[in-house]
Amino acid sequence: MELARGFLLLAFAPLIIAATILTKIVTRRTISTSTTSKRPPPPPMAYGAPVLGVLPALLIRGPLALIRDYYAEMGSVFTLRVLHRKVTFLVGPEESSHFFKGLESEISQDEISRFTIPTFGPGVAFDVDYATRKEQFRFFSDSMKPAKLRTYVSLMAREVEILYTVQEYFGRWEQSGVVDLKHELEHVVTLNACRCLFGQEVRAKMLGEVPALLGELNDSMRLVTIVLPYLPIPAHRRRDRARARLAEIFAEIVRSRRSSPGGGAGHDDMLQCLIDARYKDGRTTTEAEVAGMLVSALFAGQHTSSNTSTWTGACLLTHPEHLRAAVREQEELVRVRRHGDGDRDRVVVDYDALQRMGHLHCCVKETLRLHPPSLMLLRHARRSFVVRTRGGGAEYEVPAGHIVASPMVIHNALPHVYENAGAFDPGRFGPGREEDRAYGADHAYTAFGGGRHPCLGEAFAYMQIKVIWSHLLRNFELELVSPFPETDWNIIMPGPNGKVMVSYKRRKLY
Ligand code: HEM
Repeated sequence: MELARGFLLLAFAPLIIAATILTKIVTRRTISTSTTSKRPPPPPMAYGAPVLGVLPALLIRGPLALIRDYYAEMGSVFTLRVLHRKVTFLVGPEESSHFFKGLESEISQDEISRFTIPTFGPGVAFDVDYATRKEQFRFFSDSMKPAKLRTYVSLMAREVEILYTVQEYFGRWEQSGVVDLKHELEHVVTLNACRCLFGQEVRAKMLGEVPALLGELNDSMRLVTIVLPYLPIPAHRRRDRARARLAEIFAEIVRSRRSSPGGGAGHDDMLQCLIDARYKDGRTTTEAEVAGMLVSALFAGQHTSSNTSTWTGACLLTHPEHLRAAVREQEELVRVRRHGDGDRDRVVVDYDALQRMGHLHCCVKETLRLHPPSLMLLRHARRSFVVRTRGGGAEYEVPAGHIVASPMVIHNALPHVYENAGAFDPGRFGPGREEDRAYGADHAYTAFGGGRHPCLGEAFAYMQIKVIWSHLLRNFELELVSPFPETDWNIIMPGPNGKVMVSYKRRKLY
């Protein structure tokens, strides 16, 4: 990615230098344009350089610095021109109200998400109309109901807890050592996803092949993919081959379950929920739809969860007081059961125990506030709409056709919402403070989206991360031995940059 960015910079260097000089000269703001109409003016706009808009600055300074600077200069509602596109940024709960609550016919995900079609496959997500997509999201939601989550927790706990068999993941760690936590947690999250979402067939027989194919899909999601999703580059060709093979694998499992006595009843995974799902008109899901929904669920959940698991570790290991509190919580809360299997005791983490891990929960939530899963959420304005800034300070009309962006990383660190907003302070979400709720406006915390498109996997994600960290806190003394990771904001799903090296030593809390 860095290499690609380097080439891009090199290729555009002369143009960029000229354009940057021009930008200084011609950057203008159109705060109040109309004196004849009573309609509010459009948001202030940075035109940037001729033709390129703010692209040169974007490439040179990176997206986060660019957005922060324009926010500081232009306020909570502003538009940046990037080539021929106009992107309007809305910063803050009041300003983002329409972004989250607006009807799909007014502000939509469709136009800006079509690049995912070759990855998710035909017949699902952004390849279908909104009504069908809503039904498919209902299938997801059904597979995330508390009764199902209870089952998933026991499956996840099996993956990470059972230490006495060498096949299980953390069982492979030695008595002490140094690991790249990011790599380790990516692997655990994939195991969990394979088991809970795809089922025991994949977990038992295809743990080599399926994660490798998913890796190809992830790797194919380049910045160029957003603009030219079908460009015949090697990464896209590998994506198409991997996607076709995944479709074959899932289709075979669906056929086999459907033709078995009981139609697969008794399977405890999301795959079975999708097989059993019915559209409102009574039709069942097709094999291609089931495959597509599984791939899209994995896409929505895998990187987000593994990045958050790693960030949580990095934050805890650099804040000893919160680490100690999290360990104390484990001592107090986790039920210990003696299973008498061999000479080791097994600690069982269940759904109810996870619900009681309040401090760990706040740590994950606070981690996500500071290290959100993406730089911004995006929509397309199908109709113009009016935005009022906080306290009714100003009113703007965002024109139809604009891309609308909610920059999460700035939104979730606003000093008028969060006290000492740059600090890692999990207690801000604890009883008596709850700064996001206390603020008094919806959408003060958006790490899981909200409004019409809340994350459907939020509860699943918390459980998975808490199962992993509950296990690590109870069984290992850990220390971060590399510097606190930076974020690479230039990629679609930003995460900790580089390796996150952690030394561990086994211990037994119980
Ligand atoms: C820490 C982990 C996760 C984070 C931070 C996260 C965050 C988000 C965010 C911010 C959105 C809103 C996107 C938007 O408004 O454009 C979203 C949507 C979604 N998420 Fe998650 N997610 C996580 C894990 C998961 C998991 C594990 C699943 C499923 C297994 C999942 C499934 C979905 C789905 C299906 C949507 C689309 C909802 C819609 O568009 O109506 N997510 N997620």
